[in-house]
Formats: sequence, structure tokens, C-alpha cells
Amino acid sequence: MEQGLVVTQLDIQPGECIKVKGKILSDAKGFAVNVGKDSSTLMLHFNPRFNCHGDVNTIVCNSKECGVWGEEDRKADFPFQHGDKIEICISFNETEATVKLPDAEFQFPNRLGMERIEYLAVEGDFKVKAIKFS
Ligand SMILES: C=CCO[C@@H]1O[C@H](CO)[C@@H](O[C@@H]2O[C@H](CO)[C@H](O)[C@H](OCc3cn(-c4n[nH]c(N)n4)nn3)[C@H]2O)[C@H](O)[C@H]1NC(C)=O
Repeated sequence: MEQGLVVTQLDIQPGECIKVKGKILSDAKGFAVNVGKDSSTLMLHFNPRFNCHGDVNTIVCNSKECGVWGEEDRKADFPFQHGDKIEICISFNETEATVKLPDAEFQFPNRLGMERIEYLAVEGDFKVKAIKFS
């Protein structure tokens, strides 16, 4: 999966929102939005898969601690289509991270008990147009 945008030195607090606006490529196999402390310690790896890693039209969420993936969480809904222009809003509190999309919302446990987000990375078949912190 191609490395894309990486933002470090963030200080996103509980209740604040990271908005990532962009376009899913027309031939996307998958993309991922990662938030956490750094690339090895992730609160959330949000990974919509059109057709990759053995999954078709499936969102896989996971955490990563010291470089080791946690247990995957596969979501039932897949509110994405090739070529979509979307805005993804990620926020968190002490118990969970929330991913808000125009027509769907997903939760994922804050397994590592992270108190801030310092790192954002977008990987794969997604062209970032804008990011906003609010
Ligand atoms: C069934 C036995 C093997 O299980 C499979 O094991 C794969 C390898 O761990 C799992 O795929 C990984 O799942 C992780 C989340 O749990 C991540 O999605 C991982 O991809 C992250 C990643 C980033 N990048 C990357 N390449 N280049 C850049 N910049 N980033 N490449 N891969 C994927 O390679 C995959 O999700 C998993 N499938 C199942 C059904 O469990």
C-alpha cells in the first residue's frame, strides 16, 4: 500500500476532530487512515478494502502496539464506492475512537488508552485534498 500523507507532532485531544477530505481512486484496492502516537503505535488503523489482503468490500479496523498488530475488527457496512469524494472525521475519548462519514459511523475501542493523537497517516488509493483539525 503506497505511503501518502504523514503528519506528526500533533496534539489532538479527546473530543477534537481530525477531518480528512479526499477522493478514493477509481481503481482503488484499498486505503488506510492511521492515527495514534507514531507508525508503530496506532490507536486506530481504519482500512477500507475494496479487494486486498483477501478481503472484498470490507472495512478492517485494528490497533498496533510497539509494531505488533492487535485483533482485527471487521465492520458490517461498507459505505464506499470507487471514485467517491469523501470526508472522514475521526475523534476519540478514553474508551473509543469514532469514525464519522457522510452516511455511516463506526466505533473502535481505544485499546491503548491513548490520551492524545500525535500522528496521522493516509496510505493507499486515496488522494488527500484537505485536512482540518477542529
Ligand atoms: C488468515 C491468515 C492471515 O491473516 C491475514 O494477515 C494479514 C497480515 O497480517 C492481514 O493483513 C494486514 O492487516 C493489518 C491490519 O490488521 C494491516 O491492514 C496490514 O496492512 C498495513 C499495511 C500498510 N502497508 C504499507 N505499505 N506501504 C505503506 N506505506 N504502508 N502495507 N500494509 C495488512 O497487511 C489480514 O487482514 C489478515 N486476514 C485475516 C482474515 O485475518
